[in-house]
Amino acid sequence: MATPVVDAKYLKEIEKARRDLRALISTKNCAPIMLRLAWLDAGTYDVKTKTGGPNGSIRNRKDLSHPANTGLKMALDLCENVKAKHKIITYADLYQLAGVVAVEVTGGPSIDFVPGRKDSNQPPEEGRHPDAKQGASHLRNIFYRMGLSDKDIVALSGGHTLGKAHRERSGFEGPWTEDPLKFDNSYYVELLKGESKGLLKLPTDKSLVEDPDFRRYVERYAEDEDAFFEDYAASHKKLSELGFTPLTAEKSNRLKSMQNAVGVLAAVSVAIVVAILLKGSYTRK
Ligand code: HEM
Repeated sequence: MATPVVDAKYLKEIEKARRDLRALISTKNCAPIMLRLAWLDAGTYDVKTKTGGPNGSIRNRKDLSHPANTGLKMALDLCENVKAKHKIITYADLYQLAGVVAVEVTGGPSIDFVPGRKDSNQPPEEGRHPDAKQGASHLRNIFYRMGLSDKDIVALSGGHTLGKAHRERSGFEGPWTEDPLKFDNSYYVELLKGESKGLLKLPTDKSLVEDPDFRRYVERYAEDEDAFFEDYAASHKKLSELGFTPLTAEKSNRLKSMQNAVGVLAAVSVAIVVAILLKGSYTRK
């Protein structure tokens, strides 16, 4: 599918969609599932083959039915309401914008958002999705494949400060923190406390305190929320831009002129063909 042309009109639509998403996410209390949607659309990237990544392909039925994505249909449907009002915005941009807004409206850091992602309908290869039943080496396999680091793994896992697991979706149950609609550093505080009644720790979460290289970040973020917010915002931006090179205004304008030129060329070709056909029909009379 075509790369969107990020001109003044597109940017204006992004700002309008951002406002709509803020209102939607606050009224429906759906920040957690919007963040999960943004993560799972982006988290299929493979840095070697430069495939997958934040490209909207999660809306493809095959990818959506992957066990790691169970429950996300609800988030896609909510985004569809926003898409209907801002048709020129790609799904890929919309899902990532929803993730950024989800963090912001729940009290988390502001994350820089650059639009221009291209949509794809191609589901990712099997084996790209995360499995919560595994440990540190699985986390590294998944995140290193995307070109991300240990610091990114621990900072991004802080996304579990929001929301909860649902038995019918993942087999796990419960929130990670006491206030699952507030984005803060309590996920790390709870990790260091160990088991707490009513709170969840997935095997992948537990591995963050068991692995010494991960643990030093957990300790830093539990102690210093500002440090967490700073690293989280940087890692989230990286995740949301995997495989995506933002177009400069100049390149975007050139692309727009090219697309316009192709449109004009197509119209001229049709006109020529029609003229030839008409001429043929007159000369035969
Ligand atoms: C390999 C790493 C990860 C694994 C294995 C994992 C696994 C899971 C699982 C099993 C659930 C529960 C789903 C349900 O039952 O509803 C969940 C929920 C969630 N995940 Fe993750 N996750 C990972 C990384 C991340 C990252 C990087 C983010 C965001 C940056 C994130 C954000 C969320 C959120 C916000 C929820 C709550 C959704 C809700 O309340 O509906 N996860 N995750």
